[in-house]
Amino acid sequence: MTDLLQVDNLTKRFGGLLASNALNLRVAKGETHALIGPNGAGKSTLMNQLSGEIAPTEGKIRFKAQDITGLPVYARTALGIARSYQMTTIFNGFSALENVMLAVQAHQGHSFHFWSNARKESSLRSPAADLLARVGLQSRANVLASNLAHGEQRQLEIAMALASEPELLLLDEPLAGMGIEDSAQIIQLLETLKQHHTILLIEHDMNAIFSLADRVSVLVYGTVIATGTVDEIRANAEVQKAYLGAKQEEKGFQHA
Ligand SMILES: Nc1ncnc2c1ncn2[C@@H]1O[C@H](COP(=O)(O)OP(=O)(O)OP(=O)(O)O)[C@@H](O)[C@H]1O
Repeated sequence: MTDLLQVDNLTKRFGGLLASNALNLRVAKGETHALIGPNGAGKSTLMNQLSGEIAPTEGKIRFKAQDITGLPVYARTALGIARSYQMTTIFNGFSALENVMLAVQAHQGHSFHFWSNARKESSLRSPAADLLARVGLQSRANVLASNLAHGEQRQLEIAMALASEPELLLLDEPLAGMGIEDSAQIIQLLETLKQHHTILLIEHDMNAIFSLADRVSVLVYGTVIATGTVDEIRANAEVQKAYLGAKQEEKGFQHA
């Protein structure tokens, strides 16, 4: 399988702290790759460097064999990388459809003006409606974003990330703060998305990882200590020692 994303020797220092420490990672085209690791292991810092929000201290990031280490966020988006955030990025005072229309507009290369003429609006409405349908929110198009349920807001964020037609989706804890029902709905959505996108996913919910991930990388102290299938990771003694350890039962690693 071809590697879509190659990360070599990635190092990020925050003062004396090495949040990424000579980190190596490969994400193959078409796979869903989960990143797990204890709190503070450096998962979000890695995502921030992949999306271009923060610059590494050292190392190289390549996407489709192109060195993107020095590129800003918008240039990476144009190449096919999109991120859905752990923190909400939606406009609460706009409807679900209008939020996605803004995302489509941003992708179409217009600056972030709010629309002013009807013709342009109709050219945004139809792709935005399609994107809402792709995440299962078609019946909620005209609901104000602030009135959407928590799970629906995450669906909306994913629709907005899809507006740039990404090849690689970076998802930072898409199930954070969700109840069982909402989680199940998002897992189902991700099952569909993984058929068309390569996904790099930070997630603490092990059940989601079991059902979604083709491969898992374990991050500890800013370094990937193991990469493999779910079964390989479960059987890895170093992973058990460094991360899973006493939490195994609780996290469901033995029963899945
Ligand atoms: N902007 C920053 N300035 C200084 N230190 C930072 C900054 N961002 C992150 N860190 C530190 O870097 C380390 C890695 O943090 P990061 O948020 O990447 O971990 P994480 O694996 O995503 O954790 P969690 O699972 O809790 O979200 C932590 O010790 C954190 O305090």
